[in-house]
Amino acid sequence: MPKAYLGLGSNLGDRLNNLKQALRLLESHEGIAVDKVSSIYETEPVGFKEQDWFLNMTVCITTSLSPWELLMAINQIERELKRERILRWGPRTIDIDILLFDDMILDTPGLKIPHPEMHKRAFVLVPLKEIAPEVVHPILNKRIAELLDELKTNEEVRIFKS
Ligand SMILES: Nc1ncnc2c1ncn2[C@@H]1O[C@H](COP(=O)(O)OP(=O)(O)OP(=O)(O)O)[C@@H](O)[C@H]1O
Ligand SMILES: Nc1nc2c(c(=O)[nH]1)N=C(CO)CN2
Repeated sequence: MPKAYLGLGSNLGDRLNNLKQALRLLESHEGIAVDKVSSIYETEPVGFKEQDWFLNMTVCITTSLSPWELLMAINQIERELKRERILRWGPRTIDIDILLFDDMILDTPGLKIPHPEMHKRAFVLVPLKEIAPEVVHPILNKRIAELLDELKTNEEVRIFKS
């Protein structure tokens, strides 16, 4: 069955609880099994800076859903957690991105896989390296561990102690 990696982030409300709820909803969704979960990291906002710090994590799932069905499932979970989308790159109760889906490459207006920003973001690569250091980015042909080594940002990413 296909394996996919998801990135989860929250910087509004009870951030830890938002991540836990999202995990619970993913686990209980038909056609999705959560296999690996990274640690939770507290991360400096990237993009729009004037917002609270995020909690971020990544998960590995196996799924019988297609990438589009998975996106619909994720959108449904985001709605359920009442994500408020006010600003692009702005605060959100929960954001779930599809980072990788096997070694699939998709470039459609509604869905891009691998996620086009993933390799530029320490808040994605640090938790992803924890669960998938040897997984290869299908466009850049580099391992996640290598992408993180080559990343030149000074975004702060720290382990979150709850
Ligand atoms: N790999 C992907 N994972 C999740 N959504 C995606 C992906 N590729 C495209 N999208 C589309 O992006 C739309 C907008 O996403 P969203 O508002 O979460 O962007 P963002 O989180 O503000 O920014 P970013 O995508 O850079 O993290 C989603 O509704 C979805 O249709
Ligand atoms: N630290 C951090 N910064 C962000 C995040 C995020 O999840 N974590 N998500 C964004 C839009 O998807 C924009 N900026």
